[in-house]
Amino acid sequence: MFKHDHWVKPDLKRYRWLLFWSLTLGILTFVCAGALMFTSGYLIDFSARQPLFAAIYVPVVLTRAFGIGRPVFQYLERLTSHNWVLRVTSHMRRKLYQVLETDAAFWQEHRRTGDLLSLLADDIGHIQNLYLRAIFPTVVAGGLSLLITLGLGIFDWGFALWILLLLLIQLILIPWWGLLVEKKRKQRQKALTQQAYGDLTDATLGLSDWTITHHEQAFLQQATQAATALAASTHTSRKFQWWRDFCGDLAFGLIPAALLWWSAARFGSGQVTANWIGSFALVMFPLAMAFSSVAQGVGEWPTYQGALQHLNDLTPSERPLPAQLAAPTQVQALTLSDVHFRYNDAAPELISGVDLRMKRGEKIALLGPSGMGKTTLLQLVLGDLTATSGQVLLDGQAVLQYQNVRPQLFAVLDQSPFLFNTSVANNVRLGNETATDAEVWAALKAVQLDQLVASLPQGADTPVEEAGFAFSGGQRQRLALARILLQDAPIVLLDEPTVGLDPITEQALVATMFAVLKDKTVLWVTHHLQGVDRCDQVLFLEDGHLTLQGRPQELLATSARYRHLYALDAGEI
Ligand SMILES: Nc1ncnc2c1ncn2[C@@H]1O[C@H](COP(=O)(O)OP(=O)(O)OP(=O)(O)O)[C@@H](O)[C@H]1O
Repeated sequence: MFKHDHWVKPDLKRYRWLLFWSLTLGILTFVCAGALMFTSGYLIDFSARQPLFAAIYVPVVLTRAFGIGRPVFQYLERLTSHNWVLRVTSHMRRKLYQVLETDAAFWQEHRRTGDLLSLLADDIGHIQNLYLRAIFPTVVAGGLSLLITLGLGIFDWGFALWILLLLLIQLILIPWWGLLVEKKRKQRQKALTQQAYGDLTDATLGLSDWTITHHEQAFLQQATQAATALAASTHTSRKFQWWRDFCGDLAFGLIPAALLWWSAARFGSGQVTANWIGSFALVMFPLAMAFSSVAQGVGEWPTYQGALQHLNDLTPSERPLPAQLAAPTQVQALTLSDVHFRYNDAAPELISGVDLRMKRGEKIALLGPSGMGKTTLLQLVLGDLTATSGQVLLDGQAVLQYQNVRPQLFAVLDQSPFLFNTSVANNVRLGNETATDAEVWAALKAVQLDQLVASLPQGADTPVEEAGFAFSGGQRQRLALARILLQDAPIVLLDEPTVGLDPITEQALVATMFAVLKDKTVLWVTHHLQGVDRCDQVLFLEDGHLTLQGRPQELLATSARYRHLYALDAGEI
């Protein structure tokens, strides 16, 4: 399980001293609990003989000392172990976010959203339990078994080994039996949980489509199928666990009974030594908890194993990136040089030798039939995808060398910008977290949202969702545009930002976009010819090639095809 692991082992090593102290304190807690019962048992028996006060002074002090020691050690143990576990899991979560964030495009393509959600929400939680519920109790119970055997060995080695045998039943046999019975079921539960995450996320993302097509029942059925099977399987597991724990407790009950029998036989004959009988009979009771939690923790092993496997399967894309450069202060030209691209070896070539040079501040509209690869071309420009051959260059340097500083070079506005459930100002400030209020308002004014935002109940501090204030499609795009203004990247990629807007809103948004982005280099993927006359160049991407390329006015004058498409788009024919 841990052979190829690169998630748990490094953290075990990194925080080994915290782990050592939490285990030591855990053992000390139970030692104090056992010793408290031992001295109490002795004290009760001893006091029954009405000894002199001075004689009972030592056991009284010891009882007090162990009575105080137990909660103190327990408190320190909780503090240390939780500190340790929270450090480990927070480090893991950070690592997971970094793995996902650095190659977001790769993960979006290769994993279902629900699958990633289950990693974030579930698997790291399981690893946390692997530490707290399996490793921790097993080591503590193992340490206690050793101490109990050594302690009893002082009196009688033969009997100590018998007790060790009974302890091993609780420590090894019962958990192993539980694991044997539960292994397949737990693996199925893990798979079902993952499936439930995936199904529910898929179903929820397509919720409006289910509703529009009146398939609510099918939605419920698809979304709850895995969850129902999971609930049934969990119920069966619970029943089994009850029986397993019952058998474990019965086996453990044999230990105090054996101790009572043994101490009575050994010490019962003398008036003085009889005091030890109560001590040995009571000592095991508080230790029962340390042993019973082992079976529960180990029983979840297949779940932990699944979670660890799931995390370890998460290897970043094998896409080799060249050495990374710092962002240039200015970008004079974006160049595509004989760019070819296919998604995989079996897929046909989608882009077949595209050459393009965009000068600083130039505006280019990219058009073409659906599915011809316009969005793909934008991803190649961004460096999300690597050209099969040819190069995308920023002032002669490959764009792949700027992946670490991408937000300083590129801003993207697509069809559906996301508004987070926070204030309007915070949503805009995503473009630049250090922007002042004045800069946020200036950006809102530039995109003509200032009056609308000022009229909201709390102005720019109004929560986007909670105030029940829903932005229209055009307003969402304007908010995202304000973000881009704060981001202040030299190159802006627009991927059909006006899709779904009515013609008047569309024209108004296009006018605002070109007004506020006048100093930027803009590559605009659009499905409309309306508004492209604001651009310096219009390109048509068809069958992997740029089939039309030129200034809009020139094309209107020289290309019959362009005139035909223009008339079609304007609804004139
Ligand atoms: N990750 C992928 N793996 C394989 N094929 C893909 C992938 N992404 C897109 N494609 C395919 O590549 C082709 C081009 O897709 P792309 O989205 O770039 O086209 P587009 O011109 O932007 O289309 P539209 O105008 O409809 O948005 C499509 O046939 C699409 O199915």
